[in-house]
Amino acid sequence: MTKVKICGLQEPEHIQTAVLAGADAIGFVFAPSKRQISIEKAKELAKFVPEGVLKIGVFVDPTIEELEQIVNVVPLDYVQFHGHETPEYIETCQFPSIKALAVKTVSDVENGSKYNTDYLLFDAPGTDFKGGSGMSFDWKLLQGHGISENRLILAGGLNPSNVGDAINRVKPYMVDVSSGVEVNGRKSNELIKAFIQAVKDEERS
Ligand SMILES: O=C(O)c1ccccc1N[C@@H]1O[C@H](COP(=O)(O)O)[C@@H](O)[C@H]1O
Repeated sequence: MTKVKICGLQEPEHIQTAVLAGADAIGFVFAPSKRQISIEKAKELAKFVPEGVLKIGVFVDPTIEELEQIVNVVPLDYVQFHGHETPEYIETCQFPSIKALAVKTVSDVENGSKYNTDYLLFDAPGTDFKGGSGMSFDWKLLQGHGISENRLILAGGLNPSNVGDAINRVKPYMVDVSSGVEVNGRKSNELIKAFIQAVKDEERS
């Protein structure tokens, strides 16, 4: 089944809802964002994430020292990069990683081949911040560019109504959502459940 990451969680109840509904990964945002949390807060929230559910930290251009501290203290399973991190930087960081690429054109997708990373995440270009904008991009740009489906994470403007179609067209390894499971800027238990159910429904169809 397509894996699901629910990102930008800030409250224990939303983590519990996501875990009970079957989320495979929980995202904590350390990048500048309206969803940004401190290392102390992430450490507290991490206690609500059971073994077997991945904890993924979202960053924009962190120093290696910052990264090491956060990964070890929270602790995190993966680091997700949304900034200008170079292929060399990602090789140096030595943590399991996800490189996010903002897709405007085919060359943004092709750029992915430069990175020695565990997963490539394709997202819409951010607006105020480097991600989490709730905007989508043209999924057709992902077709025919040789990205292995088992390395591809799809993000950007996903929600319970469009995620089934997205899975059907792109066949990603994982889908990642933040804005699409929020109401008035706060995570919604109902939307988190609806999103995960929509992924399961698509698998059965
Ligand atoms: O969620 C954020 O606030 C965020 C901030 C900075 C960089 C990345 C961020 N989140 C990631 O953005 C995408 C798309 O989110 P959305 O569903 O369109 O809101 C996703 O990969 C989040 O992990």
